[in-house]
Amino acid sequence: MYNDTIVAIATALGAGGIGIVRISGPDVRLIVSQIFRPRYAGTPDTWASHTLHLGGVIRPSDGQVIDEILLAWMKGPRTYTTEDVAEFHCHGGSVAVREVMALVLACGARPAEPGEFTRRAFLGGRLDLAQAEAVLDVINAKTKDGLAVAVGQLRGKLSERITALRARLLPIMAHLEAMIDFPEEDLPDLDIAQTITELAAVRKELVELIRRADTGQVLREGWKTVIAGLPNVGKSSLLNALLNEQRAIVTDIPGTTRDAIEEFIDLQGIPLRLVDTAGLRETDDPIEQIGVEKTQQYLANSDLVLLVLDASRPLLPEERSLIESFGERPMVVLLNKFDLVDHYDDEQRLRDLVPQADIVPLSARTGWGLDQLAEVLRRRVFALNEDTAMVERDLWITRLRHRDSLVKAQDFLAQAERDFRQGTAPDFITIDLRGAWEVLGEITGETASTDLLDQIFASFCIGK
Ligand SMILES: Nc1nc2c(c(=O)[nH]1)N(C=O)[C@@H](CNc1ccc(C(=O)N[C@@H](CCC(=O)O)C(=O)O)cc1)CN2
Ligand SMILES: Nc1nc2c(ncn2[C@@H]2O[C@H](COP(=O)(O)OP(=O)(O)OP(=O)(O)O)[C@@H](O)[C@H]2O)c(=O)[nH]1
Ligand SMILES: [Mg+2]
Repeated sequence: MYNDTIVAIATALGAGGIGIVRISGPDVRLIVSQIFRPRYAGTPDTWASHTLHLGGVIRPSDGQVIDEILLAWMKGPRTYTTEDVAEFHCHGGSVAVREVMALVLACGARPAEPGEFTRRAFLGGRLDLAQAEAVLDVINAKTKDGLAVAVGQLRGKLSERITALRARLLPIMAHLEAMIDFPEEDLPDLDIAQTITELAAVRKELVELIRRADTGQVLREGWKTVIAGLPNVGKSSLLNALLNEQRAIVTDIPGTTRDAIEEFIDLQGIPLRLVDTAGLRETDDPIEQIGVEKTQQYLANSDLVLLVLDASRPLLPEERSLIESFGERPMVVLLNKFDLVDHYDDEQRLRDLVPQADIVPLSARTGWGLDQLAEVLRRRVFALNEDTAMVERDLWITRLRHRDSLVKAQDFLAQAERDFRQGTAPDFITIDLRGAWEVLGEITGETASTDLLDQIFASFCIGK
């Protein structure tokens, strides 16, 4: 428990129906009784927990009524933070909430740090670390699938699985440690074959979760998708067509786009972080050169390249070498301007050049072919999992942090399996099993350091 009371504006500032100031900590009762005058009877000491009270927020110095509000009273420990919590539900707009916040500060509360309410929920044992991270993912969810995955984790889906996997390691660890601690005792022998089978089974579950982590990350963050190609092939037109808005300037002058333009889109449920880039070419224009360098940087960091070609002309040598420079990276080749032609002669040459790519004919001008593009992307995102209805049902690893821990755990277990096979001494095997146990515990936060917690909660918004 903390000895200070924190306060934050919990809603976005600006026009809106309601604005909420939330406080949590030991002085909540005191603060409420100092600045809130209920229309009807009672005080925090007589109200039932989780009740709403109409009343005025009063400035104690001059008795001025700041706003007429609903006060939500929640009595610890059965609250979000596990402490006493009150929420001042003010009228929306920024002045009333700011005034109420100032009054609360004057009563001795201090401004909450980013994520501090959720951090208190974690430290109070109401949420584990994976659930706390999921709170952030719910807020930042990009699509309804992303939301479903985040809410699943908030409700403990990931945590339950990790806890269950750890629990399976426990009896093996206990047995080994008993052998180490009491070598003289007549302990029942560990069934080596059965232990190896069990470890392999646990490891298989880890591998399966890791395998789908790429999809999970796309669900959470969107797919970093770079639209690239030579100048004037219709990259910006494609961005505009996908966004359904004239976002980027389109002209028939090659070299129109200089700066990269990044936009998030929900393309029929597929979260894309789309980047329109400057067309790639040798140029003497210093501004365009910078643009081309930027394009290269975006390409280097992309998850997927949408390579745009002009279908109304043959594949150019520059395009050939461009494609070759992309190597094996995931790519969809778009034959744009298909409204001008009825076939494309170089399709076979393209297929030989980039066997991993999908090739989609389309027209950014008319919108023809965009549905097929969406279909191709959907198939790629869920390449690992054909049935997209699985999203809500299944567990997805959506964070690199979780993936890293799983990879480490699976390495430890693989080592333990090898050791068992080779008859290595229990003292050594137990180190690997402990390692697996600990790195899995980092996911749920049982074994997380203060630094890690600082790092995670720093990425939260204030008031959460
Ligand atoms: N006004 C408001 N809306 C909100 C939140 C909030 O804090 N305030 N939340 C904040 O993120 C989310 C809801 N999450 C919450 C989770 C637990 C408790 C809570 O008080 N839990 C207690 C008591 C439950 C009960 O008695 O019914 C508990 O679980 O013990 C409150 C909100 C979204 N909406
Ligand atoms: N007929 C036809 N014209 C198109 C299509 N897509 C784009 N164009 C035209 O092609 C020209 C170039 O389009 P942009 O979208 O600016 O091309 P870009 O690839 O972004 O060009 P840079 O920014 O210079 O690299 C414009 O005149 C567009 O109207 C299409 O599908 N069909
Ligand atoms: Mg452009």
